[in-house]
Amino acid sequence: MYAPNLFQDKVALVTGGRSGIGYGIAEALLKLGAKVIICARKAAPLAEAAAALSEHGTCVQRPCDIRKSEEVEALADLIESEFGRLDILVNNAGGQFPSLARHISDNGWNAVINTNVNGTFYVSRIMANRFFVPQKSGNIINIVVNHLRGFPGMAHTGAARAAVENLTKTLAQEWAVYNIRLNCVAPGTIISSGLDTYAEPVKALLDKMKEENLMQRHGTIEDVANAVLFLASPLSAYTSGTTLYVDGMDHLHGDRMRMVNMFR
Ligand SMILES: CCCCCCCCC/C=C/C(=O)SCCNC(=O)CCNC(=O)[C@H](O)C(C)(C)COP(=O)(O)OP(=O)(O)OC[C@H]1O[C@@H](n2cnc3c(N)ncnc32)[C@H](O)[C@@H]1OP(=O)(O)O
Ligand SMILES: NC(=O)C1=CN([C@@H]2O[C@H](COP(=O)(O)OP(=O)(O)OC[C@H]3O[C@@H](n4cnc5c(N)ncnc54)[C@H](OP(=O)(O)O)[C@@H]3O)[C@@H](O)[C@H]2O)C=CC1
Repeated sequence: MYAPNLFQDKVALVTGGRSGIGYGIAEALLKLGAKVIICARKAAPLAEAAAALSEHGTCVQRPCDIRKSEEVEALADLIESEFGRLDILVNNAGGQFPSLARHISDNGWNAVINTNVNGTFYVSRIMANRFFVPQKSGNIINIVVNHLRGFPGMAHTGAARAAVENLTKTLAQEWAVYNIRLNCVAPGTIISSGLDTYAEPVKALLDKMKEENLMQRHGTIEDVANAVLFLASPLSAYTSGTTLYVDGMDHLHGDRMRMVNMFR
């Protein structure tokens, strides 16, 4: 539905682009003409992903832990030398693990906060200072989760994603003067590699959530990628500091309260 050359001459960075939703976003941007950089921690699958994505256009990769700002600076160096500019940043890298809050260790809490909040902030600040501010243009899309009613069973990620959503609102205002837009996409339950990390009883809960979803399905990677394309494009030129839910209305339901009983 989008013009085939929508992102011609645009350069996009997709963090966590080696798998799942990030891979799908990278592929969608490439197919519409963008040049794409992907990063992730695991070098071998990252290189494989970039090789496969190169079928659709120019895709380069560099291993990078977004929690380490010096690695993010090195990633910016690569983007500078390869392309000399950056137009779109998709902060997709992230994750967590299921646990009731009282069982989350300090390290477990910090791993999730560092990944989702600190990592997203480091990449955003570094790419803004290196590219978006001097260019006086930029577009940042932060992938969060649906945490509207809290997130029983994943307190760390609920707190982290709420922080990212608030950061998005702040930076959208601070950086509007540089013609930089920021928005969040909040996926519901999406069929992707991320879901493979969940074992029972969460798997059973996911099936239940699918049954109870008013659209009677989980989301697809394409559902999320299409929302990102909209926010990355001039079609959303007057939209900044907001969150687009791609969750088949899950955020309107209270179903997640059931997971409290499952872990009791
Ligand atoms: C419920 C409702 C669902 C409801 C339904 C949900 C609907 C879908 C919503 C969202 C879906 C998705 O996001 S799907 C995407 C999922 N993808 C991911 O999560 C992948 C990325 N995740 C990760 O890399 C990791 O999970 C993350 C912890 C964030 C970072 O990893 P690190 O390598 O830094 O972590 P490690 O060094 O291994 O561990 C650091 C500490 O975290 C603890 N830790 C790590 N994994 C742990 C685990 N499974 N259980 C307990 N504790 C764990 C370790 O024990 C360590 O603490 P100590 O032992 O004390 O030292
Ligand atoms: N699938 C779903 O239902 C939902 C997913 N989301 C979110 O969407 C995003 C993508 O999820 P999905 O594709 O499903 O899951 P994946 O686990 O496949 O994707 C996570 C990606 O992030 C990368 N990553 C994780 N930590 C870091 C880090 N510290 N530095 C750099 N890269 C990192 C991983 O690569 P590597 O391990 O090599 O670093 C991986 O490529 C995540 O933020 C997730 O929480 C949100 C709502 C629902």
